[in-house]
Amino acid sequence: TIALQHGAHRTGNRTDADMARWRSLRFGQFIHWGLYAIPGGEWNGKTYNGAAEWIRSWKEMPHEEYDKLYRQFNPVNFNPQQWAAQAKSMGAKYMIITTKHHDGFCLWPSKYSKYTIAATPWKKDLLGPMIDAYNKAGIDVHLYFSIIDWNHPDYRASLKNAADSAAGKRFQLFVKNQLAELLQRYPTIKGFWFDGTWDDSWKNDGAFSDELEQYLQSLHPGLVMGSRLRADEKGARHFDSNGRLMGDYEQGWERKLPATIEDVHGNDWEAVMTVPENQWGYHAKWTGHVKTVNEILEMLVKSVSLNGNFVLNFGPKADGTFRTEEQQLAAGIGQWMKVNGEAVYNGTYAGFEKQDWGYYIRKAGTDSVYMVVFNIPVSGSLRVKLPARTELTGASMLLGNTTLTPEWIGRNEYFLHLPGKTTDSPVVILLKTVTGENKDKGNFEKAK
Ligand SMILES: Cc1ccc([C@@H]2N[C@@H](C)[C@@H](O)[C@H]2O)cc1
Repeated sequence: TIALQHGAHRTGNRTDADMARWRSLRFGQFIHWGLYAIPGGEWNGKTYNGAAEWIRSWKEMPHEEYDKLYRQFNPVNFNPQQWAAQAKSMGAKYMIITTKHHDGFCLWPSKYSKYTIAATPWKKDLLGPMIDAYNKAGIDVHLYFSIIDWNHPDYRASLKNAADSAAGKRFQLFVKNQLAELLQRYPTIKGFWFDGTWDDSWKNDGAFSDELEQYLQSLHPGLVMGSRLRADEKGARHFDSNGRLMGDYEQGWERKLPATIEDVHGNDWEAVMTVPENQWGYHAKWTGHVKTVNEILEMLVKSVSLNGNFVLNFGPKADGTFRTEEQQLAAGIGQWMKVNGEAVYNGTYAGFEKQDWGYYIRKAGTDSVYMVVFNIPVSGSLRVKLPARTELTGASMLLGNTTLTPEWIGRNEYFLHLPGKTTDSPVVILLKTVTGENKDKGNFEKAK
């Protein structure tokens, strides 16, 4: 291994209570909200086909036009209690809010910038009421913070000369001050979700990102921060030059999921997902595929089955309301979570061989293993293959608490016969298993 000062400082996952809490929540809501919701992907009668929150970079949108939008930001229909109630009914246990996206506009009245909510007709802090409402609803809040800041005069993508280096130093102090300010103003938040850390100016100063992470932990012990903040002193990101994960969880799964348990290398990880193919901020015209409730449920369940968290993104309109599609998704997901959420919360990789009908999820540290069935075979029979020395002693469908009698087919294999072959939402079955010596000798003897 290479001697590194600013690489990973820990091998293996964090084992403290704050990280265990993050891990147990499993299902989060991302919210991308800011000035980009005003144009909503359209400008002067033309439609921007990129991600709506990047419209300032569109050649058809003059920077000075975008930089005047704050004068009309006035979310008169913003109702944080309603936002939190929607997230709660959806079954989200944490929320990540964009405090400042790449455009540099701050949703809170930062004392380190003029480009904030204080300069808008709305004037008032948006983050405080949001964090209070979500916390009151029993939902943790994490703060998204973009290092890239297109508005700040000292932001440099790369440092080419002494003047750039001086600006870069001023900018690093600005970042440090804003983050400390956010922790001071919002002490109940549980973590930062960093973005915009790919430019050379950041990548080439691994020492700063390492010191920043340690500084934030010193201000707020237990803070959960993903792998995207850091670079090591050789410019390696997410994984240091020895291949070890930096930060508290792998944060690279954006609009994609790992395929197998091997893909996550035993690390904690989180996937963040858009409803349309690639829109985070509000876009008036969604094009391409819009995900359905069942597609999102499968991504959530697959993530948990592979020991990860899944975060679904919402992009509120400029007035503070949510579009119909997102309201309907939240309701549909919530309906399923009300009956089956126990298979998601505290869910972990079961250690069973993946079967075609869907996913196994083990309730952390227990013998309770859930089957979440997305593909019912035409036979209606689900093959349940257990690890060696494990016996299936019972099974019940969560919906209606229907008992299923396992049919033992030799060794460690059983069939479960579903009462019907059709369903319009995933079926969850709770397995009761016993392993090792405390099991019924009878079956085991037969299984030899
Ligand atoms: C190439 C690229 C840069 C930044 C992003 C940002 N990360 C997401 C979480 C959104 O904030 C998006 O704007 C996405 C793709």
